[in-house]
Amino acid sequence: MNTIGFIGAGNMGSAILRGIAGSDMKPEAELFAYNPTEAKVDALADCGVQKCKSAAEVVEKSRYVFLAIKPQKFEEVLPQIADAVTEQTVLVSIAAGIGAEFIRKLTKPFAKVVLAMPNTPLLLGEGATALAKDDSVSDAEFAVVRNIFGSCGMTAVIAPEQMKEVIAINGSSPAFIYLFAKGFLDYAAKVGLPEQSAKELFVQSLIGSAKMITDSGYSIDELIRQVSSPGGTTLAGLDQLYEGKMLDAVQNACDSCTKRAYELSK
Ligand SMILES: NC(=O)C1=CN([C@@H]2O[C@H](COP(=O)(O)OP(=O)(O)OC[C@H]3O[C@@H](n4cnc5c(N)ncnc54)[C@H](O)[C@@H]3O)[C@@H](O)[C@H]2O)C=CC1
Ligand SMILES: O=C(O)[C@@H]1CCC=N1
Repeated sequence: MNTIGFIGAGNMGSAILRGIAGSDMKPEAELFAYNPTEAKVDALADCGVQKCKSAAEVVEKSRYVFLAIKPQKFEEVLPQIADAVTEQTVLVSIAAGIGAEFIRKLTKPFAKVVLAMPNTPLLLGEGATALAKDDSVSDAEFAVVRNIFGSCGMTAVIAPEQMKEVIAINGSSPAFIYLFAKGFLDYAAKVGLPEQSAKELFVQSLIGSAKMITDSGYSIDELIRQVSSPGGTTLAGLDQLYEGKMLDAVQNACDSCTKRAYELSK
């Protein structure tokens, strides 16, 4: 039985807990959580999450401890758990910008740390989580953490020094994609298309396009070419996107995302 605890049960902590609870990992896991707003943990009772009275209690009861709090809270919370961290504890940080050395500095010099960058689709078992293995954790411990995220989506292992750059790609990108989707649905509303049908048609286009990228074997440039009939509608639309510098806007969004991660970095 793996004991898995959460310090913070907000958007992401709850999403991972619900992901674990809905996966085949649940029978082998005992789940704990602490959040100062107790109602957030109470709302997870249906997932079998046991409520703790403090962050330190989560660490005392759990081998794998997820730090699912805002980066700005680490300086306040880590000293509160330091005494409870043992050679067995594996601290899993999902916070943007936070590094392993900083966590050790505020807990124990020997603390085992895994850095992870998940995303909210994990709630539906469709997550994408980047993980970095720190030398402090064994292969077996890292495999357990990877398995937890893997129970609710795909995972990829990257170098610890790339954990800030990856945020734009999977951590924040869902918001960018939702905004893109909003543009289409706003257009559908403007021209009077039925809301539900437009939503279903666009969302399936999003899913289908994603599958074409992963499964068709064609490059993205070739996939764009396949849709773009000479003198047709797509090229007319693409002209506008190029003129509006959509690719530059995306690069700028990713750059700003990374820059912010460095600002939050500790
Ligand atoms: N929301 C997202 O899509 C993603 C978020 N993250 C990371 O996850 C972390 C949490 O983000 P969200 O869940 O979005 O924020 P959130 O604000 O929804 O959740 C944070 C939770 O921590 C709780 N909290 C505050 N002080 C606490 C304390 N002393 N002890 C325990 N809990 C405390 C808050 O009440 C709140 O429920 C952040 O570090 C963020 O960088 C990472 C990937 C994606
Ligand atoms: O916005 C944030 O800072 C967090 C990290 C990635 C997604 N949400």
